[in-house]
Amino acid sequence: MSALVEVKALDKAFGGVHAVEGVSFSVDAGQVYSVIGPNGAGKTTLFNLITGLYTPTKGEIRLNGESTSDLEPNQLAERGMCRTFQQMQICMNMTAIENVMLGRHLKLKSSLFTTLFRLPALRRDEDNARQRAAELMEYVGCGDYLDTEASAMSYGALKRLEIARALAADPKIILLDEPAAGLNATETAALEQLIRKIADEGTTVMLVEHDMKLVMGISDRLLVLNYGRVLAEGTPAEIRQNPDVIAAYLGG
Ligand SMILES: Nc1ncnc2c1ncn2[C@@H]1O[C@H](COP(=O)(O)OP(=O)(O)OP(=O)(O)O)[C@@H](O)[C@H]1O
Repeated sequence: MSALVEVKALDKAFGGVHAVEGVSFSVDAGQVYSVIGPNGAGKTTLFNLITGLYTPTKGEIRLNGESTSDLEPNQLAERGMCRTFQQMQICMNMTAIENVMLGRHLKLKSSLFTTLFRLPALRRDEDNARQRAAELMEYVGCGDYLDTEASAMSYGALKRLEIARALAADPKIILLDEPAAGLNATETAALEQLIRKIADEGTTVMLVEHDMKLVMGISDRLLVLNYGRVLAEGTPAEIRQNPDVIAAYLGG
């Protein structure tokens, strides 16, 4: 069986800066796969490459065996890859549930014609999307906020809302960029449970995260980046004992 995501000899340079250099790894379906490394190691650049925001300078990315180099982020989302951002992408002047429904728009089959004439097919799609969005909000623990304007929600609730929005397109894989940043210990524990639940139900999860306790507890495998290159790859137990990782993190 081939991997869900396969990255081969990936390079991304910005002028003279090699943000990602010669990176290869693969993620199997059902895994929680984390990318860690110091600030500036290339983690977010790697996510931006995988999700189609950046074009690689060199190398290859495959999703389910298909090369993604010519695909835009929305085409990747159609193929089952969704993400959240370090800087949340929530529309603050919309309600919580409207934000989640936005994440579902890829799945809505209504044509411009049905939209213009408000035909029953559109109403049905909208009703289904709202129903599904409400279920997802319940699932991530935001069930009390359906019609709350996003601007009135706490930071922790907004982070979960963003996950619900990414899940709304029924992804096979969801990429979370620093989901625990800014969360307190209780919120982080709830996030850990949520990620576990998502993975246990069959959605593959990729994480960029600085919270080592969270990452070590939850990941099946980890990729450690340093100055854009792979420093180590393996299970949490392997990574903890890796002398290169220890040296990089403890400063020699
Ligand atoms: N759009 C860009 N233009 C120029 N340089 C960039 C760009 N994006 C990233 N870089 C550089 O590439 C390197 C890797 O950055 P990146 O943001 O991917 O690291 P990171 O591991 O995600 O860091 P952090 O943990 O701080 O988010 C850094 O040296 C950064 O300055």
